[in-house]
Amino acid sequence: MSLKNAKILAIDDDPDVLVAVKMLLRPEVREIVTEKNPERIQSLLAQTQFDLILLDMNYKSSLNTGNEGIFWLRKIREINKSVAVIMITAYGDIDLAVRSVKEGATDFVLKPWRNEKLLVSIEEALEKSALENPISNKNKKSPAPTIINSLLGKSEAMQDIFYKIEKIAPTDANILILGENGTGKGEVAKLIHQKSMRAGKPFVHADLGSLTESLFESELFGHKKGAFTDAREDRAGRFESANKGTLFLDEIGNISLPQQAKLLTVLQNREVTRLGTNAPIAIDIRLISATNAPIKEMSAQNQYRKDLIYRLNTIEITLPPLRSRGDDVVLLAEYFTKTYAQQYHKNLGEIDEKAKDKLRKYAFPGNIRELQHAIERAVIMSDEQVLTARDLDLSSSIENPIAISNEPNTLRIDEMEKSTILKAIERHEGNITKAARELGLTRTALYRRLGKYDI
Ligand SMILES: Nc1ncnc2c1ncn2[C@@H]1O[C@H](COP(=O)(O)OP(=O)(O)OP(=O)(O)O)[C@@H](O)[C@H]1O
Repeated sequence: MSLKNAKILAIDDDPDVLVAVKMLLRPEVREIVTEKNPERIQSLLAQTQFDLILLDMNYKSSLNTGNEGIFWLRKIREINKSVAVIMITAYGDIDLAVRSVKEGATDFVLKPWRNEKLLVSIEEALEKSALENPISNKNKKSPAPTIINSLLGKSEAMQDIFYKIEKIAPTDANILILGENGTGKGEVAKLIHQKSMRAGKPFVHADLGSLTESLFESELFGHKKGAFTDAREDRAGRFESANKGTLFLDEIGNISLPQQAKLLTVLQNREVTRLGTNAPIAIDIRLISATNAPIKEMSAQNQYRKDLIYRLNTIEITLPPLRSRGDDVVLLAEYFTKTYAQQYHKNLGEIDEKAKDKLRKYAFPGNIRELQHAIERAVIMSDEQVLTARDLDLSSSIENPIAISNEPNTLRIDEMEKSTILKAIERHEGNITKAARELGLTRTALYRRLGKYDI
């Protein structure tokens, strides 16, 4: 696809940026459409077959973390898997930008950009997308598997999960997914949606862990222009955006008691009221929630509302940690090796036996996400055709005391966690803030663990 023939859509809530893009691209491309409201993406994509989308990562009325951009990227990918997407970020936040590429963006550019550089990025993205999608049938959903859409697992534990998913997906029941960090809760939520009767409708992800107290209501329930200082226009919340589809509430264990009460009211009444209005709007959503927090124990200590848990967990799925999934670790490692070898243009295809043993013996506290990053690093570092144990830098390098012990896993992990916490508190002479920082936990999370271990 040449630049001259390309139809391009630019989405940014800054009108100056849109004017600049329009002036730059109008003489260069077949069509340039600009839009400041990302909520219109769905209808714009339904009207026109765009070849490339320039998508801003930050929207002023929302969080300044770029999550919005990734949210809209996912939305675009749900509708059209092959259109090239270039993310635009003003914050030079490489991590987020890299994440967006992993989530399916073709490339990213930093604001302010140099015009020639932007044109080159657009041309390259169009070429790449033409190579990856030789049959230009962009309305047809591509069946090509990606990391995002494929859930792998041969272990008995995962076969049980797949069976459960097949059974529950077509029902409209609320689902609560439990499991440690990185076990695939988000992936399972997407799969349930894809296999449900709401598959053609929106799948809306809300990360409650990243919402501040003040943003919680406006993000979830929406607001009217002028409802608060930054509310510059009417805006639908995640509940409304998910109407007729699925709403995925991630990190549900991280919300305060007042927030739990607000959420419960919406779920009970099946209607939301945007901030600054008093007109309730009926909502029709399927709710999937996820957490790695022990919410039942929290409810026993009155930190979590039991009535909310009842609403959330009509059906519960608990994802097993990677260390109890047998040889899935090797299966996944092989899959990630091939995927990253392709991505980084390496001639790598296999993992040798010693490396496989190393993977089997390591506990993977960060589960699949940790494995994925370890393999990505190894692939980048390796110049050979086979991945060896030396290439694998497993972060904490504890050669899995769990896997080689006969004691139950949870007991050993609890002991290790308790002793790590005690040592950190001792080192900081009882200063919880400093200990929490060293442990990479929030103060609340550390207090929760102190309660759990009776410290
Ligand atoms: N069965 C699987 N097969 C292939 N990839 C997987 C599988 N499960 C998870 N992944 C990958 O592992 C990473 C972590 O998965 P995901 O984000 O769904 O975990 P999570 O449990 O929601 O994590 P967190 O609790 O931190 O939000 C993702 O990159 C995902 O694509």
